[in-house]
Amino acid sequence: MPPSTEPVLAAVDLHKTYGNRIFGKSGGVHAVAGVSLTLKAGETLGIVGESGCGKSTLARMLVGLERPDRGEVTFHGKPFASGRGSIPRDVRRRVQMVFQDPLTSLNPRMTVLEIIAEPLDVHGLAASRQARRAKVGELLELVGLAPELMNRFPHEFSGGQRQRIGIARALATEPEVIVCDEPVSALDMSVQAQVVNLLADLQRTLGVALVFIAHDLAVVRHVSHRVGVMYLGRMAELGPAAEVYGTPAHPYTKALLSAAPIPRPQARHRERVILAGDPPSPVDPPSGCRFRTRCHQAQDLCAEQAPELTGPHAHLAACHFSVPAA
Ligand SMILES: Nc1ncnc2c1ncn2[C@@H]1O[C@H](COP(=O)(O)OP(=O)(O)OP(=O)(O)O)[C@@H](O)[C@H]1O
Repeated sequence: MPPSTEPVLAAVDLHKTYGNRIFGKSGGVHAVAGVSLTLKAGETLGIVGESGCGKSTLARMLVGLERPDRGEVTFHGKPFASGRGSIPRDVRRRVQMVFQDPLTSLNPRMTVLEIIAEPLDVHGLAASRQARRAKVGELLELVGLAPELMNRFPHEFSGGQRQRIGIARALATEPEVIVCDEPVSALDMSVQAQVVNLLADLQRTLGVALVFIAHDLAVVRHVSHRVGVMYLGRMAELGPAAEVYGTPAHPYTKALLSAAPIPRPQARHRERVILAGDPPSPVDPPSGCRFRTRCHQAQDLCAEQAPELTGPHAHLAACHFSVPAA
């Protein structure tokens, strides 16, 4: 299903700092520092970035598992993730999450039937025991597993099969949005593509919107309509996947792409940008542009002023000197 224009989920200026009770008001780990995004119905938004850049924290805030310190998340225009109130029932039902490691996210003492039926029970979606079993069987088929396997336990499955079970559980409540936090990074390379393709198929056939988080640019490329590149708690670049990969505008994206073995037919010449060292600590991020300490283009202005995420049309970059790659 092609993405519609209506945002089903939106994040506005999300901030999350851990440990500021210990370190004081401006101290702590600035995990997410001003991220805004929209997700249209039926769209897949890929989010990539190095380890520790705040992807999981963002994911947890998008589904209401974590509250932002500042900013809000809206579902069909209604804010739900600010303040102390409980997450509304329609959000808990319609916004689901698939976790990185299916071994730890699935209760080892529950059968697959119990695992997948739990959200059906919570939301009162099965009228009888038979209907419950039938629904679990359908969900297993939808993710490519035989319904006969429903009485087995998670340890009896391979990593890829367990992630399929996690996806079936997320689908049980007929969600409009699934936030997938590194859904394939704990899996063998050989099964990663199968699970990515399954998610892409489900997105197309069910029209569910996906946020697909990965540290690997190559993984999200083919499934994403748009891609956001995060760096140290902020969005460095956000735009249509073909443009972000074909003509990246932020020096960080250019560096990630020049290091990745991804064919870029649009690129006329391949610019080599070396990304030196590790990202700075989110406890004490650089002033101004957070990428400036690793950026070969950095100038005085970059230390003084944080660049806004702006750009022509839908292709945005947070860089004072951004020039789309040729
Ligand atoms: N509960 C927490 N308490 C304290 N610090 C945290 C907590 N959760 C995350 N952090 C810190 O916040 C920063 C962002 O972490 P997060 O897990 O969101 O990043 P990530 O991009 O998902 O990384 P990874 O790919 O390694 O999971 C990191 O420095 C991390 O150590």
